[in-house]
Amino acid sequence: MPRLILLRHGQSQWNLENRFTGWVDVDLTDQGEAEATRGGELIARAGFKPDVMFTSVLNRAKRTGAMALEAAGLKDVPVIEDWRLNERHYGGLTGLNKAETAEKHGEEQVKIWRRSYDTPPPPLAPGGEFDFTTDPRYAGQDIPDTESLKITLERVLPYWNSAIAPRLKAGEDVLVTAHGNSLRAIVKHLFDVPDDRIVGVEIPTGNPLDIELDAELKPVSARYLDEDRAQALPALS
Ligand SMILES: O=C(O)[C@@H](CO)OP(=O)(O)O
Repeated sequence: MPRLILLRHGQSQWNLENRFTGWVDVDLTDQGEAEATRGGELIARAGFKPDVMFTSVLNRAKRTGAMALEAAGLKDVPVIEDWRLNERHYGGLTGLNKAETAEKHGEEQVKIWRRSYDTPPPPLAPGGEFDFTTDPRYAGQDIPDTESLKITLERVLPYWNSAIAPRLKAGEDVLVTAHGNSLRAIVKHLFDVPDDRIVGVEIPTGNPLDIELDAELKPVSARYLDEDRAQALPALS
């Protein structure tokens, strides 16, 4: 049975500072690095040896994956990067403090921007501090200027279907290191979570989510390897 581990990056500087991050390339904090290493140790203890690791192009995910593989004694695992595993693009909220934004626009509005399935934040104005259109990592790509979770899923899923699912269907084991919302999109797809229920799914930083899949890539079992930092998972259908 193919085995998939989803690993959200360890705590980032802007997780710590409570800022909307999205595509900004902030690094891990010391705690985030420790979470990545511990994630790798738990992966080794669980006997997981991935054939391939997929990661977003953002450093916090790449570094988490590299540190986890190193801690697991799996430094030689091939790594494939793709921007379609990036965090959800936070549009015009990018860089703002979440608490200050709630004071300005109200808790309810911020909750809608953060966790509603299909209401995107306002778009990112071009030419500002966080203009990703000139970043060479996205050259030639039609990149968004804001994303809801739905829009995130619509760019994660084609990548899942074309690049990741075929490896699992071929019987390989796969590690994906990515972000709170790109991983929520994958979880929504795999566990068939209804649009109005995905709001309740939170993925902790640096805690490997170990999923056994059947031949059709339906989850047969799922558990967080660090039980003390686990969050509720959607029911298996
Ligand atoms: O800021 C972000 O990019 C994400 C992940 O840290 O935050 P949220 O919890 O609002 O999805």
